[in-house]
Amino acid sequence: MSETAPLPLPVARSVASLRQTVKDWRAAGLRIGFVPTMGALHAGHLSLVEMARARADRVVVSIFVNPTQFGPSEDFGKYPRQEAADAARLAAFGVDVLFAPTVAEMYPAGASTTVTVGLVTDRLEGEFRPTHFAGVATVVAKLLNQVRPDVAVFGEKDYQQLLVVRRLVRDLDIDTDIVPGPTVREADGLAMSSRNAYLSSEDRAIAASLPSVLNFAATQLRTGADAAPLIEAGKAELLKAGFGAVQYLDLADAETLAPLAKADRPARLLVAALVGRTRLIDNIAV
Ligand SMILES: Nc1ncnc2c1ncn2[C@@H]1O[C@H](COP(=O)(O)OP(=O)(O)OP(=O)(O)O)[C@@H](O)[C@H]1O
Ligand SMILES: CC(C)(CO)[C@@H](O)C(=O)[O-]
Ligand code: BAL
Repeated sequence: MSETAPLPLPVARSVASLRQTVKDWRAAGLRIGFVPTMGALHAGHLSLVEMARARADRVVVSIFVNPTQFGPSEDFGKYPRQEAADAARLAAFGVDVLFAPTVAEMYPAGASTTVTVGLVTDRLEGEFRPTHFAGVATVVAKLLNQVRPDVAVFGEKDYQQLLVVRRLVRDLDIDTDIVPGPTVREADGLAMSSRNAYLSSEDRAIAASLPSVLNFAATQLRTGADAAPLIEAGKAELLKAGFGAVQYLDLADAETLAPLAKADRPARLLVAALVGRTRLIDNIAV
């Protein structure tokens, strides 16, 4: 199918047409589920769609590569865009409407409001992508206002983002249940991600060490081991495997993301590392 062929499911390009559709559903007493994405869909996204479908009568998926969450030297320009293929997969998964606005529709001239979430954004992704979460929080606040879903599903692969969205919804009294979706992985454990498409076959082989290192360290941490030596060993292992840099490998409180010396409460082990020019993130419950 070419990019210009009609898409196999209803597509809303404007906030007004999306709102009309959703308004009709709401008037009919239907429950609405929502899965926001940046497209280049894989089985991880589709698992979120299935979760939304199980919790709602109608499902909206958005595809919007949000410029405001990319830093100036990041990959906004080359981020994969494949709307026709994505639409075919969403139609096959029973999605009721695709919301695919343009940048001008989402950020019309004069738009000047930014949503910033404190505390949980301070470290980890917030340190290495300092403008990222303001972009995410702003666009997620807009999307939730546009769709007004009863339930929205966000992946645990972007664990800090999930916590940011939960905080945003609580702090702004947004009437949507935020449901976490477990990370879907490739056969060798690598977390599915649209950015995996950037990996050469050599980098792809190196990337497989990321989940192995997380799993090994998490197993030790669950026995009460100190985090510091495991983190140093894990970083060394990733560099030995061929990663060019490890931005962080960190044990954090599962709710606040405050650093932990031991997993003496619900905790998360989170990592960001560069293989070639590709930045990968992953995390695991401890
Ligand atoms: N492997 C996965 N399993 C479950 N959910 C996922 C997975 N990968 C992404 N998601 C979730 O899908 C939603 C949309 O994410 P996004 O479109 O950025 O995909 P992505 O594959 O994470 O892309 P990127 O490579 O940009 O990080 C987010 O809630 C994200 O957490
Ligand atoms: C939540 C999101 C769609 C906001 O642009 C994005 O950060 C993503 O795909 O995870
Ligand atoms: N999946 C998170 C979106 C981003 O990296 O910008």
